[in-house]
Amino acid sequence: MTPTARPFRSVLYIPASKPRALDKARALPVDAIIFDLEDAVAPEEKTVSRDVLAEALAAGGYGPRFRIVRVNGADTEWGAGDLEAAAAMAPDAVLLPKVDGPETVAAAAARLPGGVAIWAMMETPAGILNAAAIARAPRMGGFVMGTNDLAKELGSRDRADRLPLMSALQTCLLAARAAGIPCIDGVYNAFKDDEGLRGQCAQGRDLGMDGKTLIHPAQVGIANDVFAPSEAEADLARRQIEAWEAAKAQGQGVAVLDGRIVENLHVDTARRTLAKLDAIAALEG
Ligand SMILES: CC(C)(COP(=O)(O)OP(=O)(O)OC[C@H]1O[C@@H](n2cnc3c(N)ncnc32)[C@H](O)[C@@H]1OP(=O)(O)O)[C@@H](O)C(=O)NCCC(=O)NCCSC(=O)C[C@H](O)C(=O)O
Ligand SMILES: [Mg+2]
Repeated sequence: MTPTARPFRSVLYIPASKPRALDKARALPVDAIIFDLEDAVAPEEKTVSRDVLAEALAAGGYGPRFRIVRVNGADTEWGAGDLEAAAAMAPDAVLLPKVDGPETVAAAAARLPGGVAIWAMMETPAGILNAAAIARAPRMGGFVMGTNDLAKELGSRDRADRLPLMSALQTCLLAARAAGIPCIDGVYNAFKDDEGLRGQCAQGRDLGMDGKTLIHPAQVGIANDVFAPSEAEADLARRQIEAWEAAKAQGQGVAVLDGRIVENLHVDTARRTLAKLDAIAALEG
């Protein structure tokens, strides 16, 4: 399976308890928004936040941005009510926190309208070990890495190279790719540290992540930049396709460009790069 065509470079969390932030997001150049009813909302604000969010989504104005509602877990006092409220909001997807296995997804699917995709927070040790089954669960639309919860569960240290999280990130990416769904990297907590964010975005992009979850508008530009194909990548893609077409016209299956072979699999990647650029252009209108 291959990376997905729809851009998910920047996926911004917005606490559903913050009307000003909900409004601001209508003008932010993000590919997707996670409207959060879970960890960003204090217990005493949980119920009223559902109404605030329902009102914001009903008012609309989010344009082509992919709208995801993150609910509280089914094992909490707010889980069932959140799911019912989210179903009525008709978002593009509902994001389930702390998914341990495919049965959690099935239970939510039974309570959500068919047109709403289900996404999973991958942030528990059991969830990571069951990643392949979760990715293949009916209606599963995408993975979001919950690196804060995962680090908490593992008891790992916060390292710049994210070594303690690497096997989990890659396991989820493998599972997502095998199922043909997007996998979005976890948040970078130091929201004023642009250089650190850029480094972590680049690491996620190198791994194959589709984009990064973000917590502040100031992080959007960097994620959009790093997760979009660069000019150099686009130029190489065009030249690879050209070289391969020319070789093919002469009955050859392999071309040589800049001293490297170009085979049909490289051409697939090149076409995907250009398709991603087209999709970004379409999204940015
Ligand atoms: C991190 C923040 C608490 C910072 O808030 P604040 O100090 O108020 O920021 P600013 O004053 O710089 O805000 C400037 C303007 O930007 C708007 N704003 C701020 N954040 C957002 C946002 N996320 N989306 C949209 N707009 C936002 C402010 O309203 C200001 O607007 P204006 O007044 O018009 O100028 C805050 O950014 C924040 O709460 N961020 C979200 C935190 C969050 O969602 N956390 C939960 C998700 S992370 C997680 O759970 C990961 C996962 O589960 C895991 O386990 O890893
Ligand atoms: Mg979490």
